[in-house]
Amino acid sequence: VDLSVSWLGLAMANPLYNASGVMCRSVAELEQVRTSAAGAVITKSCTPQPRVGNPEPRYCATPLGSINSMGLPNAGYPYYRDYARSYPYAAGKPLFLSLSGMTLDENLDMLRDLAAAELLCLPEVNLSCPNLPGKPQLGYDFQACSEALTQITRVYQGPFGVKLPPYFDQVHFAQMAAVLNAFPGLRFVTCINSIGNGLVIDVERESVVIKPKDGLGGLGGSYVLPTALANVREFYRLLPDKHVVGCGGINSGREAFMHILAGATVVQIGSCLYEEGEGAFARILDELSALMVQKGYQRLDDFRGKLKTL
Ligand SMILES: O=C(O)c1[nH]c(=O)[nH]c(=O)c1Cl
Repeated sequence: VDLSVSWLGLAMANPLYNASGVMCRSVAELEQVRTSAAGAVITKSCTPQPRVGNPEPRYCATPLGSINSMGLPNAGYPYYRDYARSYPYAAGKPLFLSLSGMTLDENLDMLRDLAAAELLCLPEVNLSCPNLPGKPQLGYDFQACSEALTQITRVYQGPFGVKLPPYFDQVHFAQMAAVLNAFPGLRFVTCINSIGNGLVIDVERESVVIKPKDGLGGLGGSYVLPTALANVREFYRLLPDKHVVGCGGINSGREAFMHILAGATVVQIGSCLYEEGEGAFARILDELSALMVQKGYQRLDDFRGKLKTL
């Protein structure tokens, strides 16, 4: 079967890569993804200056997924920009740069520099970090998103994308889509970021499992799959001129198939990659291929976006 994807002027051998935040904070980790079976690489969301992030424990895996309140620990924008400078694009795996400034100005500063650097990597602007105490998720403030995107498209004229939080209301889907459709330069949306502010409890210890925010953190893994699929399908319908990147709950070829059936062009893995390591890429791709063979599909376009309704 042919797992290749052609989008945004990029050619990918397969649709699978890491979700920002997982196996992507250091060059060593980024190289682990790049030299794995993954079809692309994305960096950890960064701020202009390095950040230590929240106190530990700040990540915990559970049988159904994960909870994290990392607090945006990262090596700082220059570190990732320099990686993007020396990145071997000709090897055929695109590089995405995730940006998550603490303020709009921080995002504009990073994007201004990125525009001037004329690199081949593509920005994914994070509108949805749920773990910065006192900071609301920009993605839930439609007016603020519209203003931010207006200024972003002024300083960055190239193709870019945004990482969205999950939405849970059809009016919110429509309102956010109306904001996003006003920006032709915005070429993709990544749905979804973790479901913010969940609480995991350890019965034996009668305690929360992560330190920040008295235990509140973003949920990932199987917990979020139906929400992720809903966001992929709704934005696939509402943003006809843009791509949707699926993220959330992909543990096997079956969930990757679901995301693409719902309309995803490419898909990212987070919790599963964190727990299993880079071997997850080859395993999931093999499972997806086997499923396609079983169903008689030759390529991803044979079923992408063709989820049936009743
Ligand atoms: O706490 C984090 O670093 C974090 N954790 C998430 O689950 N999503 C994000 O976008 C970020 Cl920035």
